[in-house]
Amino acid sequence: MNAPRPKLEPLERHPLFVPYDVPLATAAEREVFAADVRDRPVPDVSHGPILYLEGVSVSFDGFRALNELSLYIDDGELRCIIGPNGAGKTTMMDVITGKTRPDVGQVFFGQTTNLLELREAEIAQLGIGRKFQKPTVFQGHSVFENLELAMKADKRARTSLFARLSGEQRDRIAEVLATVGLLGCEATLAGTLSHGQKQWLEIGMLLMQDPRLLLVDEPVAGMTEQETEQTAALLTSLAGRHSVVVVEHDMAFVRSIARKVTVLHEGHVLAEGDMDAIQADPKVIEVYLGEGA
Ligand SMILES: Nc1ncnc2c1ncn2[C@@H]1O[C@H](COP(=O)(O)OP(=O)(O)OP(=O)(O)O)[C@@H](O)[C@H]1O
Repeated sequence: MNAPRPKLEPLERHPLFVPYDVPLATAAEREVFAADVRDRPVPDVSHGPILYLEGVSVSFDGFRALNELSLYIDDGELRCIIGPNGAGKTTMMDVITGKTRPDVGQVFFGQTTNLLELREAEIAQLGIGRKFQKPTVFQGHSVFENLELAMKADKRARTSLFARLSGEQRDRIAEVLATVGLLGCEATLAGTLSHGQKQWLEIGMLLMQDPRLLLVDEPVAGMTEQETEQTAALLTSLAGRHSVVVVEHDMAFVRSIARKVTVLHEGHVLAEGDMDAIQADPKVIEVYLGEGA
């Protein structure tokens, strides 16, 4: 308990960090976080989908990583995206989050927000969160502090780590701890968590910003069987309040969580449907499942 604390990692190195552009932390501003999440523009989902990709193509040196890709994710849906190596899954996530710009096509969040007009940070602030495969928690901070940092990495919060938390912010952290199964681990240094717990903590860090859409890249790679089952339960529980897009190679895991699966191949949708239909589809068997996945 009294062991010396490891040196703190610079906040600026964390992918969630958005540099503050104003001096920080007046008492009144401590309440800003919750208000900002509430006041964020709400995507128009009156037609069902929260995410529209239409005719999206991306070329790298003449090679088409995405080839007229069209994909629709319904509000509150949990969708799994599978596909062989090089199918374009990562490029698709990069296009949604603004990291890669398509040559042609349209990408809308709800019916009216054109993501191609926005920068990466602006897209994140709309409530689109991305979890990369490798966990990127602050190893030298406690679980609680990681969640606190994630809340405050939102530049609209305009507070520093050591500004006092409001009751509402503490409640939010407790709620997220319960959701990701880390209640009781608040004081544990993130660096000492198991691989699975680190992944859950990072999902919790995304949840601190209450995303409408969560993009999750290979969440169960390297997890034990029990951790995989807990992750399936976690992601399933998030659907509804959040829309969740999971890219995953582990077929048993996909079967355990997916209602609808999209198979990407050579930059476009090869097949879409429930897992039984996908696994029986001869095109899918030929290009993907036939490879022994
Ligand atoms: N920056 C880049 N420059 C050149 N080629 C790229 C670049 N990014 C991706 N590619 C190529 O585009 C294709 C699609 O890659 P992408 O990473 O999107 O596929 P993926 O489905 O995520 O594959 P994996 O399952 O292996 O992660 C691949 O052939 C890849 O080599």
